[in-house]
Amino acid sequence: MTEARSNARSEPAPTEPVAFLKGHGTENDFVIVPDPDGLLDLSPAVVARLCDRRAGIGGDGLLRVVRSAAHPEAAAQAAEAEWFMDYRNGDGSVAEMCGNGVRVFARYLRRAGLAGAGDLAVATRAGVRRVHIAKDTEDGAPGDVTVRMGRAVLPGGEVTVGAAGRSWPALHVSMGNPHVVAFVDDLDEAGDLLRAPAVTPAAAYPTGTNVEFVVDRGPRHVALRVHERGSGETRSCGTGACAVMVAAARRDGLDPAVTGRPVTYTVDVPGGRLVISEGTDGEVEMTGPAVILAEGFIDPAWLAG
Ligand SMILES: N[C@@H](CCC[C@H](N)C(=O)O)C(=O)O
Repeated sequence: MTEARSNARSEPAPTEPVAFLKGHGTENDFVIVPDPDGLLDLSPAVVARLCDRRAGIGGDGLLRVVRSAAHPEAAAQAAEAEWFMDYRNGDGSVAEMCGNGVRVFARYLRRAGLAGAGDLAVATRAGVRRVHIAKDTEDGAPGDVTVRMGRAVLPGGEVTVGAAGRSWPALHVSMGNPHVVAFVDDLDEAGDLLRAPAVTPAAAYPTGTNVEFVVDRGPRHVALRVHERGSGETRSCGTGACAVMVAAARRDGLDPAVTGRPVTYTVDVPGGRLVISEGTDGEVEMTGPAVILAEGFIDPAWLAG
């Protein structure tokens, strides 16, 4: 797993309540912590406590909202993107990118008045991601969010995934963070996914990997289950769904760079549906919902505890 880091500066523990929000994208859920000036010391242990579903707020991960200029890992992106998504997994570890998270992050920026009308840019550890928020629907539901997710990288090589006493050949796909995609006959074959599937060769994933199990649902329509590095099985993974879309397209003999035609797949996840396209330039675009459902304050004594 990516080495866990907290904010580089050591700040005194807050004495005032700390604002948070709760959101999700296709039921991949996040604690959102606005920290514009990067003053909070969100150590891995604190993040894990906040994401704890019994003793904390609960979430698959945490999105800290920091001004890019205020964060050493994002300062170089500040000219392009004012805000940095400091994403952490539920166990407190750092990851390069979170596809569902970036949609929720953009929804937060717009809702908080931190981003104006029109498309916006979000800095991430995997680079700047451009986001379009569709207008609310006629019945007042928030419009879907589309993210330009960058290009998938398929390094090749033989990979095997093992779970529940079975094993499958798999494909390594990087979406800025690592994914291993295995096509199976039935999603139940992966078992309870209470533990991370075994991936061989393990040495190819020194910081761990996310693993997706995939079945076909129809033409250009697949469904997945995912075991996320640092979070366990989740109801959705945006980068994972993009990795799956590209793996399915290659398996189906579709490569927009070769055919000259973009390709679109519907990707069902346990928590909903994502629509994902790959363009002739290799850019992967993901569209899906982003919901903010609650906000409140964290007791500073609990945070310090
Ligand atoms: N759920 C996210 C991915 C979060 C990071 C992942 N667990 C990792 O460690 O790479 C998504 O929606 O992409």
